[in-house]
Amino acid sequence: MARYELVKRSVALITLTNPPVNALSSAVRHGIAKTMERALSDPKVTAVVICGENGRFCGGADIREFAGPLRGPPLVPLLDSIEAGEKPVVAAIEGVALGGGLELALFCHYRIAHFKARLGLPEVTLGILPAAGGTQRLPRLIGIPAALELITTGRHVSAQEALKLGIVDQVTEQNACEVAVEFALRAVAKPLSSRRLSSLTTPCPPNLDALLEAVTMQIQKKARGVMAPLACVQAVRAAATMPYSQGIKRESELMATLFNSGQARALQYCFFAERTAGKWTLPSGAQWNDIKPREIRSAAVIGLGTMGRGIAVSLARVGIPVIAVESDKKLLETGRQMVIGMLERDAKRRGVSASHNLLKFTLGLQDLKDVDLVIEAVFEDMALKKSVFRELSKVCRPATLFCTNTSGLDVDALAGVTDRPQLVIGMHFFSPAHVMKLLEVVCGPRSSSEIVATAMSLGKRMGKVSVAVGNCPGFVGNRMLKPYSDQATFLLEEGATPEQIDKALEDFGFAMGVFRMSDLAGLDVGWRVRKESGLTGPDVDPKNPPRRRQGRKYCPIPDMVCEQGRFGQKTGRGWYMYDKPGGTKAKPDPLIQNLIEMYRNRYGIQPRNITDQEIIERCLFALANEGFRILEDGIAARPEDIDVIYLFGYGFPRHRGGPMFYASMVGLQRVLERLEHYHQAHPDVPHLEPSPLLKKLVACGSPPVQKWREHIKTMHSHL
Ligand SMILES: CC/C=C/CC(=O)SCCNC(=O)CCNC(=O)[C@H](O)C(C)(C)COP(=O)(O)OP(=O)(O)OC[C@H]1O[C@@H](n2cnc3c(N)ncnc32)[C@H](O)[C@@H]1OP(=O)(O)O
Repeated sequence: MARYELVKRSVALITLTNPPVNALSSAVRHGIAKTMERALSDPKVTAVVICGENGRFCGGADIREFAGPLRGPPLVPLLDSIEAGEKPVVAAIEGVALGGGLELALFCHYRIAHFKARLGLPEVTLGILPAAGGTQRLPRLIGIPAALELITTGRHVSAQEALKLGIVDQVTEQNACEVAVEFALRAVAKPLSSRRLSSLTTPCPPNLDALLEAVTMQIQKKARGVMAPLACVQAVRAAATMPYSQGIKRESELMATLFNSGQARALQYCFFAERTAGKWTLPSGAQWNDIKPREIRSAAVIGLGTMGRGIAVSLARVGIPVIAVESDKKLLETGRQMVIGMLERDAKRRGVSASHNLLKFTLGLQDLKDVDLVIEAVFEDMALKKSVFRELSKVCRPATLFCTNTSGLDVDALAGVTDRPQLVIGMHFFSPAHVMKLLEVVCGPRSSSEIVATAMSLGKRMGKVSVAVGNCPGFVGNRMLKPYSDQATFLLEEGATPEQIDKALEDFGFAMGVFRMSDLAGLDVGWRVRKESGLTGPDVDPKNPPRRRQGRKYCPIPDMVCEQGRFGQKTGRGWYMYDKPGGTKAKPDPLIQNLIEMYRNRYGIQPRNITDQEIIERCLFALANEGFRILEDGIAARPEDIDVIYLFGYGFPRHRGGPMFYASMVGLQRVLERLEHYHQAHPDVPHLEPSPLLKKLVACGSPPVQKWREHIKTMHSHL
């Protein structure tokens, strides 16, 4: 786990060998202890270089080991011996030095980085803090403001920025290990006292308290209820106000509180869930690591509305030539200007030049005859989409892959009108498509493994977190959204206000409550879907009892809001009022309150006091309950996939892990009991009836989320 060699006759070269990222597992820590002891005690050795195998220095602690008891030597005393030694130790940083990896480098006397290396202390993203001296040593090296920013955000920096900040001593374009060996030889005769960070005083800004206060407020505003960044601020304060030995003690006390917290478990779960989600499997046995994706050299996007524009930008900025199609000249010109503007702003932000030359705009589908892949992003209307796909079958070469960006329509029905159903798949982007990281790859029953592999790989190339899901109305994300938002509107009827519900959800950690999110997305979209599915509008059978549709409870308040032309932010009015159409600052609107009161009076509903706990339980347990049904139906393969969809597509708070992980943290037994309770009170709301899978898991002793799959795998799969 750590290889020892003598190079240049007097330099001990210690190589960490734990692929793929040389994480500091207990075996690696043992390896470092043994090899360092050998280097420090061998009189032939005058200097030491530490590097990592396969061009990666070290990705930090082995996160998998966090779930069990600590084994192997603790890192800090081990690293103390490195720093205290009289032989210069140089870290040769290639690839990454992250978390414990950077902390290891900070115990070395010198650091050489390859120009492509990335460095950082991302512990905060895992719900912990850099507790191998990172919070005490980095401020001593680069000062409080810069260290505070890096430690509280977990941001990675490039080698060049690390040099500017003073984290590394040299950046090289050559082999960092060879450069470090030469550097170590030159350092042999030099005094080491100033290189021992623990002996330095932290350079302190005069306005320390104000700075820490400002950062604390910023964190509380941005990451409501998240513990780790606040603990990081306290640890950095200790670096500024305490001697090193006491600071280290404070660091470890703060770490102890964080380490066993539910937030740390949730964030570490998210880290692995995100990586698991890319590993798709189909019922045929085909899977992510044995099917070769097709190379996509050109693409087309049909429809330059909000979604189409974002998709075109996402493709062009990763170097894929795009032909963008619109149906009339005016729309094409507007789309063209918008796409170019977006591409330019994006390029400016990333400090690169905009790839205009990759874009072509046209009115004719016949221009798509040679493209490798088409993404249809026209209006959400089945008849229109079918006609587009029929046309495409006529003009495109037989090998062209067809994708639809529908947010919930039947992908297989679209495949059925083409001459190549096996080459049709859903690529459901989220708005704005060039910003949002989630991509649902919707596999129809006839989608070939090759097109699944290609869509997943294209998603990755575009920087998306792609999740393969099955084909059903709303797929995973939007299907689950329905019971969640239905509960919110039922709560309105019963006595809550939009702002009360939103506040409860935002206090829970959502970026936006359900009503503010609907205002942002546009209320007319859901209204149109409800009209098309016969839930509202002139086609509704007048014999329907009020507040019931299709045999279940129905709340028409969202329709009443739309009937007044209130479509959300874009019209300046929705569940809230805004200062102007397109405005973003939401204010409660007395007209909405009146509308709800009139509605309650009409139906004789006596409003009652609703607690935040009821809001959270009804909205989130209904959400997770639908997740269990989705798992039963085989629409998602794993609970991790559902959680990743909610984290990246719906603003679910990461420190809660996602709806399925949250349910497991609350306790499946408790979720079941509360659903039973609410279902008894609302028997006409089927979404509150506990799903069979939830009952089954409770009957099996509520296994941890990672084990649910064992209880699902015999079930039918649509993936
Ligand atoms: C000992 C003192 C305590 C210190 C605290 C810490 O150090 S906490 C850990 C801090 N480090 C991190 O947060 C880094 C986490 N890793 C990454 O950000 C990325 O993996 C990477 C290093 C930037 C590499 O990214 P890349 O996209 O190239 O690969 P993947 O992310 O797909 O990872 C490949 C596989 O490696 C697993 N893995 C990565 N890092 C760790 C880790 N620190 N511990 C355990 N496992 C790790 C990852 O899960 C992938 O595994 P697969 O099985 O292949 O999915």
